[in-house]
Amino acid sequence: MSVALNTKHLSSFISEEEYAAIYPQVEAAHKQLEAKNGPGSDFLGWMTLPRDYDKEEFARIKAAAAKIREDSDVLVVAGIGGSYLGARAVVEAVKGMYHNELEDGLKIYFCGNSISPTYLNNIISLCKGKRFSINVISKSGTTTETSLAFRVLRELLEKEMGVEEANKRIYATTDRAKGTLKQLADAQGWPTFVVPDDVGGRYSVLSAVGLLPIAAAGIDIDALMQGAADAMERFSVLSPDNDAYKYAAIRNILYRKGKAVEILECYEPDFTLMNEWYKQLFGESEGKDNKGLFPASCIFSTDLHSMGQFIQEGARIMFETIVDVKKPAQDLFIDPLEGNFDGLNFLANQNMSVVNRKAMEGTILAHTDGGVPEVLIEVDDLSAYNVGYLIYFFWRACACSGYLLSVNPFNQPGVESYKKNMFALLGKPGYEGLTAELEAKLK
Ligand SMILES: O=P(O)(O)OC[C@H]1O[C@](O)(CO)[C@@H](O)[C@@H]1O
Repeated sequence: MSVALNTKHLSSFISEEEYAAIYPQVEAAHKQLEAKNGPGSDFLGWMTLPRDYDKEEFARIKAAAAKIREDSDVLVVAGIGGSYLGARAVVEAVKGMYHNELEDGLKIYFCGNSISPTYLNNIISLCKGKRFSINVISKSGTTTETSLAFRVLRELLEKEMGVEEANKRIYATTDRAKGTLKQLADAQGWPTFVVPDDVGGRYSVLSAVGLLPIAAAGIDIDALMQGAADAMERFSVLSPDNDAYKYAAIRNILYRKGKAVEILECYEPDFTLMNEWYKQLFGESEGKDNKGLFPASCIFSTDLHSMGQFIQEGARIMFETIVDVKKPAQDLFIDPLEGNFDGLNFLANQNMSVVNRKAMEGTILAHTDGGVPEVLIEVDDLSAYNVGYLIYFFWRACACSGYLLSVNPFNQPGVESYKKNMFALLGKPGYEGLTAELEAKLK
């Protein structure tokens, strides 16, 4: 099985009775999802997306990706949140975080994910003088971070290549019919791709939102979708053995016992952006109505040297979910050193992955002794197929977990508050009433 939940370290934290007690709630959550009658049921398009995706658009995505790889040195992807994280997460998990530095051919950079002028200036420097294309991604078509970065980069593209050529190098992924970006794209004749109406941003990585940058990176998107489709078949079935539902149940059992923080961990640095993707998925889905598990993340053993002390002995508020990648993309044999000057010959004559695994096993035992519940999600490797599989596993788990928490896992009303204040402070028309009040608070 390419993804499997391993609960063997949980026996002192969760009893069989507790699993049995929460199961009727899992059953109810499953029925709500399948009947599409729970909160947020307008946004359940992800449930069957790996099977029911638009095949004609999928072919257009592949053709656009091939064109970009052919006519560009750089693809700059502008987007934020769900319109950013999934694409970058898959690209880095499958190809490695240094793919731009290590491979010839197309470089992929992401922007529009902050309002930092330093960051955007660096992206401009990476594009200047190069044959570049832009994929602007925004479901709403109005997100400030994305729109601002896109405005600047489009101007650069038009200046460097002329308006006509620029229009052939801008790819817009947005709503099917509405929004500023869609209007602009139609007016300029840019190729457009669709964020389906019934798929929310954090569930959109397997739509054109993620697929175009992922395909442009040279990743096999058929394999990615097949992994997700196979996971869909497996995790859409109600059963105590459904690992996605069991993981959702574990999260809620632990949450109800005061474990309000989940730390997603991996011993592969290439998983860093997958951690970020998971944080948006679960954070936006569950953090509402004064409830929710706080999704945190670590890369180990790196963060054992920063967060390890807290996890071992600090406030007992967390549990750890370890994504255990069984086979690294590459291994390294450790040769013995004559004289053993660094004292490391006890590590020699084996692959470095063995050392990494022992670090993981030792840490799990230490943290369990420290009172931290440990959940394992085992994945064979970070191939496109298995990453697709893992994505669907987390989707299904998140939806179920949100219903177990009695929240609407498919909205994000809280995100508007910062936007409202920022617009008022910047003097955006329509927000005048709030400006003076906020400025007085800042004095
Ligand atoms: O695709 P859009 O509309 O630019 O939104 C980007 C992100 O912003 C949010 O709407 C939050 O502001 C996320 O839910 C979403 O993923």
